[in-house]
Amino acid sequence: MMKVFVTRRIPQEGMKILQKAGMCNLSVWDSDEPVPRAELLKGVAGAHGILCLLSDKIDTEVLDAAGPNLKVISTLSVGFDHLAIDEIKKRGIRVGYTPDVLTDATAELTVALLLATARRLPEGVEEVKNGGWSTWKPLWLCGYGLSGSTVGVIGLGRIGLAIASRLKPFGVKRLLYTGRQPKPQAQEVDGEYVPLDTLLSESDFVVVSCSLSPDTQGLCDKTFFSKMKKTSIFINSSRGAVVNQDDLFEALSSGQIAAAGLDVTTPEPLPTDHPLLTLKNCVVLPHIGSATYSTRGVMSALTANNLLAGLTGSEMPSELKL
Ligand SMILES: O=CC(=O)O
Repeated sequence: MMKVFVTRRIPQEGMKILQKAGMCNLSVWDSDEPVPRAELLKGVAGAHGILCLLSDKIDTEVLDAAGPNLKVISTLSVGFDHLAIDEIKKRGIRVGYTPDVLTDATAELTVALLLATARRLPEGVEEVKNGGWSTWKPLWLCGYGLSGSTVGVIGLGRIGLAIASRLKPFGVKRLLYTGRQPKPQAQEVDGEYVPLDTLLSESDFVVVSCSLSPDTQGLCDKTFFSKMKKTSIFINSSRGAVVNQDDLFEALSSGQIAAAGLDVTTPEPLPTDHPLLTLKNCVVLPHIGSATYSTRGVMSALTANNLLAGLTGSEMPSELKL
C-alpha cells in the first residue's frame, strides 16, 4: 500500500476514486479548515503521495518532512505558485494540477465580478436594504458599461481567452492583450497584442488573468495604476500577489482609477479591517472563481486520478511539465 496524505476534506468524487483504487493507505485532514502546519509536517511523513490545495505551502520543509518515498504531489488547483517547483523538480517528484476543467467557471465568475463592480451591484443591494433608495434618480448609482468599450486582458491564456470570448458579445469594441508573446488563439476574439503601457492607457477595463511568477509579482503597482484612465475598472481573478494592495488602495481612494473587483487578495482571507474593505468602489470576493458544484467535483476527480497515475508511474491526465 502507498501512503497518501490528503490535506483537506475534498469533494467525494475524488475520495471515491482514491478509495476504489485499493492501493492507498489514506490519511485525510478531515476538515473544511486548512491543516495546521505542524499537522501537515506530521501527516506527510513517509508519504508516497500528497493531495494538496492552493492554501498549502509545499516547500523544502514539507518535502524534507515527507522524505524520499514521495513520488507525486497532486494539487486541486490550476495555479501552482504554492509549490516549490525548483526543489520538487530536483527531487524527481511529479506534479499533477487541474487546468481546463475550471476555465469556464472561472471565466464566468470573472465576468460576474466585472459587471458587479462596473455597475455597482453591491452598493445598490446595500442601498435597498438600508433605506438609501428614496426614489428613481437620474444621477444615482451610475457606473460603466461594456458596450463600445476597450477591454485589456493581461495574460491571454486559457482563462484569459475564455473571459475575452464571454465579454465580446457585450459589444466590446477593442480587445487588447499583453503577455510574453502574441498568441495565435487571440484571433478568436480579434485580440490585439500591445505593449502593457498601451493596454493600460487605452483600456476601460483592465482584467488580470496571468499566473503568479517572479515576473508578475507586484506588477500592478503605483506606476501601473497611474497609467490607467480615471474612468477605468481593474479586475483581478488570478492571484492576489500580482497586485500591490497599498498602491491599489491609494489609486482607488484618490480617484486615480474608478473601481476594482478582486476575487483574490493577499493574504487570504483578507482581514475584515483591511483598508480596501472600507471603499465603496472596491468589490472583494473570497476566491470563488472555480466554485460551482460540478467544477469542484470534476477538479476533485482529476486531482485523484493525477495522484494515482503518479503513484503507479503511468501517464497523468494533467501533469505539470517541470
Ligand atoms: O485559484 C484557483 C486555482 O488555482 O485553481
